[in-house]
Amino acid sequence: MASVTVKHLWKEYGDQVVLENLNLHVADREFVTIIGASGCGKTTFLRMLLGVEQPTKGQLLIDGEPVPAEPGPDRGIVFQRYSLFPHLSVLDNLMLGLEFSGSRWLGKLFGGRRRAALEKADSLLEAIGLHTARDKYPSQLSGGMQQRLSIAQSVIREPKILLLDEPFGALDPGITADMHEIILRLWQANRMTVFMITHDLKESFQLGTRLLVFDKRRNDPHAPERYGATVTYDIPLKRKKHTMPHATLTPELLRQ
Ligand SMILES: Nc1ncnc2c1ncn2[C@@H]1O[C@H](COP(=O)(O)OP(=O)(O)OP(=O)(O)O)[C@@H](O)[C@H]1O
Repeated sequence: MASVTVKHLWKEYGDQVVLENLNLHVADREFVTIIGASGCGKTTFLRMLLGVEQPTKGQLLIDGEPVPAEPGPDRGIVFQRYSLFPHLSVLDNLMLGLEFSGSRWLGKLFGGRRRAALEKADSLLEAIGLHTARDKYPSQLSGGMQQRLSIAQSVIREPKILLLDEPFGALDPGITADMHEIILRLWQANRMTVFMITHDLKESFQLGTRLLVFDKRRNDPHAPERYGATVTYDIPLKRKKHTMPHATLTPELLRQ
């Protein structure tokens, strides 16, 4: 379960108002796509959901509780630029998250727990089509493969909320269709609530169950920092079930 409630939320940096009076309720398992002009506070909103930025005023709640003031395994994030460890293999990049959450102090798992983690990582690699690259290093992968691995890294700990900040913006348009299918399968299989920033309107309609447009309702040309953005359009998207790619990635597979 992961519903998100935003009540009278403001975010300011010094004299700059970035977000003003944001009010929103997002139900569990929605796929929210977010578009808006550059600099209007979309990433700031995701960073507050992640827990690395705090609201200046107002409330940001997950399942009715304030967002913890630090990232946790219940929230995963993927950025436009991959955040992989260059000196670790594909498999070890994936294992790292499981090892740290399973053994906080040693950062290593042993015996049956390590075997279970390895099986889980292998299942996920298979599901995203990277199993044949499990022993390669990030520099040996294409951009699309690196981004698939980043996505796998962010979902392996089964977050309730997945935050995607223009995850496909740097990729060749030819491979985004595959990436869309992977993200939709993971969303279905892992039962997550997704927030995805994109600059591609078509993509926002294709993937989302709901589209939010961030913009300023008022503007002072002499003091552009005086007013912040808010949600100016909140559009339910009726993506029909039959247009969803067939989910071959089952919850059972991810939970092995
Ligand atoms: N840590 C910070 N300190 C001061 N100002 C910041 C900080 N983080 C963001 N800002 C400012 O807040 C505003 C919103 O930034 P943000 O990155 O959220 O915009 P965005 O909508 O995601 O933009 P883009 O689409 O270009 O990525 C920008 O003017 C930015 O300079």
